Amino acid sequence: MLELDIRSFRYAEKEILKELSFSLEQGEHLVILGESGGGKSTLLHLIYGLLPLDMGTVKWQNKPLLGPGHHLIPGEKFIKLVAQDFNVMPFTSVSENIATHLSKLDEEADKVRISELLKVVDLYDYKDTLVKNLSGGQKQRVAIATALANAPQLLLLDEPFSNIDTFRKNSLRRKLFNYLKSKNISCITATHDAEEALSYADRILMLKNGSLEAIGTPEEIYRGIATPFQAGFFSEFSILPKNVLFDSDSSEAIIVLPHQLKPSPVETKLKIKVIKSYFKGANYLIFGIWGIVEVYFLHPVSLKGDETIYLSYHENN
Ligand SMILES: Nc1ncnc2c1ncn2[C@@H]1O[C@H](COP(=O)(O)OP(=O)(O)OP(=O)(O)O)[C@@H](O)[C@H]1O
Repeated sequence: MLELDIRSFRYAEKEILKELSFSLEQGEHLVILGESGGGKSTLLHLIYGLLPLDMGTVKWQNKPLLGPGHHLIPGEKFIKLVAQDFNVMPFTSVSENIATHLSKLDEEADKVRISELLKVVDLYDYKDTLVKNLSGGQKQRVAIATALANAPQLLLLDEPFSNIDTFRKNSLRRKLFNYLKSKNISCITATHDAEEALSYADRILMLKNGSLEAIGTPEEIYRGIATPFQAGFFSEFSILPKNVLFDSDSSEAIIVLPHQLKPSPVETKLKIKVIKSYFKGANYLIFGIWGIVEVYFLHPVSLKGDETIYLSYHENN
């Protein structure tokens, strides 16, 4: 089990992470969701042991990890980090890149292992290709396979699918995260892709200005969205008073996601003037105004600008 307790971490004068504590069970997948520049990579580098943590502790199986000052080569052996500048050897083949991380004691066993990993990252057909001749996304997949070669106990993935097209990304994510579960490998993924976090995390940790904004299962995080910062990861949103949405004495404004507003066949307090419809495939995202307040909702067909429509609120839909 990983236990992390960061009081503060600074690069020179600038505090990047503060008051951040969490633990991770063996086999668990935690997704760190945060804005660009929010400290996600720094957090992974601290866990891996590339950066010194003077004000805080990182423990693995109850033992403190001592950081770069205590190792000749920084980084813990049982942890693998796939960094954004994925470290691959360009002038050797895909298979050789993976093989360098294997024991080389049993050639047959290594071959089987290489094939298994190539299938996880969908690169079997490229096993003899030189890495320099691969695309950015393919190199990223080689980096993931090499990180898995020596069966780490904890895998740290920094924006692991940033160079990979949507078509391949979906199948790769399913294969990779299923593989990690089947081998009981713990994983921490840093991303700003909320859809990825919802689909593949056991728990999500939202990071805001280097501090913990929220932590919980994907359902808890999504159903608990309470601030514009949190909502902003997932979709457009509206901020509307309770007494307009439902029977309430309160004029307090709350966050409303597009799918929570539906066209109403009867008049409601929420009469919207349509501004624009955006095609989203399965439906349209409609942007409208209620007075001067921006409102976003989903609709099965496109609506014309200046059209008016009544909406009703459905909290759990
Ligand atoms: N070596 C460094 N020295 C000084 N400042 C740094 C260093 N590395 C990162 N920073 C700063 O620390 C902050 C956090 O950076 P970090 O790379 O951890 O963010 P991130 O959430 O991973 O961002 P992204 O999603 O864009 O990769 C940024 O403001 C960055 O400029």
